[in-house]
Amino acid sequence: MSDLDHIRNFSIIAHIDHGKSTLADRFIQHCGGLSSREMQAQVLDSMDIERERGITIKAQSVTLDYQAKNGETYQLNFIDTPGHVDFSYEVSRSLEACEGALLVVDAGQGVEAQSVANCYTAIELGLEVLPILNKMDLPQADPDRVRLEIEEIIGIDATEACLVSAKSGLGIEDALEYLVEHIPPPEGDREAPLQALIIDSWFDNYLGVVSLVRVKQGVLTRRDRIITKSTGKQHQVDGVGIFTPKREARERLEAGEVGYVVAGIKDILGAPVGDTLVHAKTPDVPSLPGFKMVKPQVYAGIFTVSTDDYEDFRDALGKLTLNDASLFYEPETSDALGFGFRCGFLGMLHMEIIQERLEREYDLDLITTAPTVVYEVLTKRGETLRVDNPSALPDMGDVDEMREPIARCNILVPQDYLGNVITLCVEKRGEQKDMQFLGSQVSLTYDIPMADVVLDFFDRLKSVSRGYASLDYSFDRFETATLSRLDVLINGDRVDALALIVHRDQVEYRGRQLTEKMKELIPRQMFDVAIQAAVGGKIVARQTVKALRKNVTAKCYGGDVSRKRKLLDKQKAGKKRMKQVGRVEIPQSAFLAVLKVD
Ligand SMILES: Nc1nc2c(ncn2[C@@H]2O[C@H](COP(=O)(O)OP(=O)(O)OP(=O)(O)O)[C@@H](O)[C@H]2O)c(=O)[nH]1
Repeated sequence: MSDLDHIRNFSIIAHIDHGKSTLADRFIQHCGGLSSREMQAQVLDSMDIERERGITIKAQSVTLDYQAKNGETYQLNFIDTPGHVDFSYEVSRSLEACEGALLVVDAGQGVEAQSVANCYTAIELGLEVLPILNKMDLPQADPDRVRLEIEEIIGIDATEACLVSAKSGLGIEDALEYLVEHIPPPEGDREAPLQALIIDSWFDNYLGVVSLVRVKQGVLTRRDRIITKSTGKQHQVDGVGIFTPKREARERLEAGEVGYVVAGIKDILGAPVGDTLVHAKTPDVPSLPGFKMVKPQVYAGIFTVSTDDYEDFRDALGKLTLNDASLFYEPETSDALGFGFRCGFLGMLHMEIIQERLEREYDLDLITTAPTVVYEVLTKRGETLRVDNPSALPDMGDVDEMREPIARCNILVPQDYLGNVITLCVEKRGEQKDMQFLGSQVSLTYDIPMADVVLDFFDRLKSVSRGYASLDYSFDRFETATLSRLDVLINGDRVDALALIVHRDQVEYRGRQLTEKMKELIPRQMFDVAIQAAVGGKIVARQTVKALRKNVTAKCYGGDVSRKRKLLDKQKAGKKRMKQVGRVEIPQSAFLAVLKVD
């Protein structure tokens, strides 16, 4: 075990694609954590979905032994952080366990809004932030410009920034030297009673709950009896260790170190993220300040296609919430879709990832309803309600006032695209709060209704700026708005799962768009299907899907059997994601039609 002076705990702050994972892999390789064959696959992004999407979602850690030029060996504990705007809360959890952070910036792209926000979090937590300019092998690398940007936009000294190429390996050793020299070692009394912070917990089918912890003081040893502060429950420690990045058992973890604990915790709520572990013999040691709880910004109903899967679905959600403290769920019943759960997510990407994990890892077929933000409703009786489900909106006659959430958005954009971005913000009902020219970039601050931000703002921003603009946003306040519930009727029946909350002046326009889109998505059936959009009792738009009696295979007149089978299979696969509503089969895509209208 290393003494405190020889430990460095750090995170890497980087915008998506600036090369954080590649750099981490280089560090692992340099310190001999894995053979080059094992390195072939990028090790840090271990979940399948992460690898496919190329983004880091979950925080993970690696402990490395680094032989420095001064002859000493240092224990480097690297805690990985995600880069997408939906996941900034995970960044702050990882940062709490570190004394320093490397700010990795693509030397061709320059500083992006998300990194700025995460840097401020790191600085607020008292971390030493060291700038590193990556992708120096590329011809468009412009270190002087990017250094200036770091100083002007973030406000930290970048004259000594390391120049590296995580791809070619250039400057990797210098970067390691730089971090050993500038990041302070952890503090913590190893003689004091145990106090350890849970940075992350996840469920492992063989071990039960595994927690990643930072020992703040004292020592955690195998066979210790420990208490989880929030639940007060006692557990026996079955094992402790580190990730190298392979899991490696150790006898003990001491103050200043980061590693895993397995304590036979079977109940998935037994080791919540942000909680404190103490020894059973010193139960009065206080809890460490936990992480600030994040509130989900987007809610949607999720239902199983087959009612038989409901129990499996509930268990799967239970397991996912342990790995993901930001996922919220509670039972929901829908007339149209049956029993399911109302789930809360950080943003749209988070929602897509959860849905994909549920389907892939737990083999469930699901129907998701259109996502919505949380509204505040003041009733005539003086109550304030939080409404995260359009069908739960009280009767308009009982409503005194409705309030919608407003997000404070910070956007960084190169001057060339400023006009496009401002046009987009205005279109999204944004209100400009600030504009500053910083080097070749412009920093914009807008207040925009959260509903517009979470749905497609990020994608639109990327497309109007050719990918150069970046965004960071957070909930700011609730503001009075004139809102209505837009209902959808299929053959005269109101389908609760299709209802939306929209601005009153957009009701007709949205109703028209939605019914047109649904008409394309609902397959023809044996009878006419009427699709109507209504507010209160008033129909604002109507479309009809004409009846059809044709057999899908009719068009492959005779001939090729395999082609016919393919068509039938395709039809069957399409069926799986259908939900029978009354007599009409509605595909998953129709429930999300609202997202596709622009
Ligand atoms: N030319 C060049 N490409 C690099 C360098 N470092 C990383 N890349 C490439 O940049 C892309 C993104 O790198 P990642 O390491 O996955 O980026 P990341 O920041 O970890 O992204 P997230 O995991 O999504 O946060 C990959 O295609 C890398 O191969 C570099 O030094 N030079």
